[in-house]
Amino acid sequence: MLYIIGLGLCDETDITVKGLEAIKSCERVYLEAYTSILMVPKEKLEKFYGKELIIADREMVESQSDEILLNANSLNIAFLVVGDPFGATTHTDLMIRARELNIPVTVIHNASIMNAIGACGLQLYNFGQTISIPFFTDTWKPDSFYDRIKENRDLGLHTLCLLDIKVKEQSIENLARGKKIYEPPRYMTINKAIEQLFEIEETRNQKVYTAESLAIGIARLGSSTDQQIKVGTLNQLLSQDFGSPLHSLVIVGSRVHILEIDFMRFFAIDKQSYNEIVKKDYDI
Ligand SMILES: C[S@@+](CC[C@H](N)C(=O)[O-])C[C@H]1O[C@@H](n2cnc3c(N)ncnc32)[C@H](O)[C@@H]1O
Repeated sequence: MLYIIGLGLCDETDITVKGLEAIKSCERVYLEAYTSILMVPKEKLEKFYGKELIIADREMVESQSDEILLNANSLNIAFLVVGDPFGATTHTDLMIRARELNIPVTVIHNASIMNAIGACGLQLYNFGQTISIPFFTDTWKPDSFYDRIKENRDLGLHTLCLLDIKVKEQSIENLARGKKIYEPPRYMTINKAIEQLFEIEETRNQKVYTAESLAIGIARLGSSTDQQIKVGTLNQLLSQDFGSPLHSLVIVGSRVHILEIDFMRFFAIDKQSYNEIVKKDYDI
């Protein structure tokens, strides 16, 4: 059996009872470590799960999935994914490959970044397409997310923006030695995402959003001690310190329910300016 198990959002204790029981029955346990992260080191997970974890990088998952699936017809194998296995991450290739090899697959779900939608006071019904904002380089500034935000905003819908995680490739030298050594990953902050949003607005100039557009910064969703949710204009959020990763951003659309407005007020950076924006932009 191949178990594909969601680990939840924050630490080792977020796994479900079902997920933990499945892990305990497994011969090999892989941890997918490139699309999201938990806020605790691998060793802490290993201690809590009572199993050694094998890090599965993108190359292993995408090009060497048969290695993960080896003997899964007769043994239990677990593939662990931070958040939910199907929350803004699809491991459908692995599932399809397992099915082709007649390996039974069980998916065990968990909380995901998709939970940001309700946690920040907004309603799923009012969301449009989710987008990803990649790190720009001097020569590479992909901006297709701008069109998706425009489509959402034309319909008055909110946009959940997921922010890039850059896992650096191992050096050629290490590759030649058959060793995999990674530089620490880079995580995009809410501040960097807003800077890039402003940069693209300046180039495309269709006034899809402005420095005064209402938005929500969400950091370390799910942490009982350290979660941060802040509501303000993009400009106000730009100067906030959201602390350590992971971060996400929501750009609020014009179609808002009064309950969304009231809920967001709890998280307002500055209640007076929030009330003014709401009156001016939302007529509430
Ligand atoms: C590809 S998505 C994550 C998918 C993951 N499987 C899930 O279900 O949550 C990764 C992005 O989601 C956002 N994210 C994930 N966990 C988060 C958290 N706890 N707090 C804030 N943002 C988070 C970050 O922008 C991160 O770069």
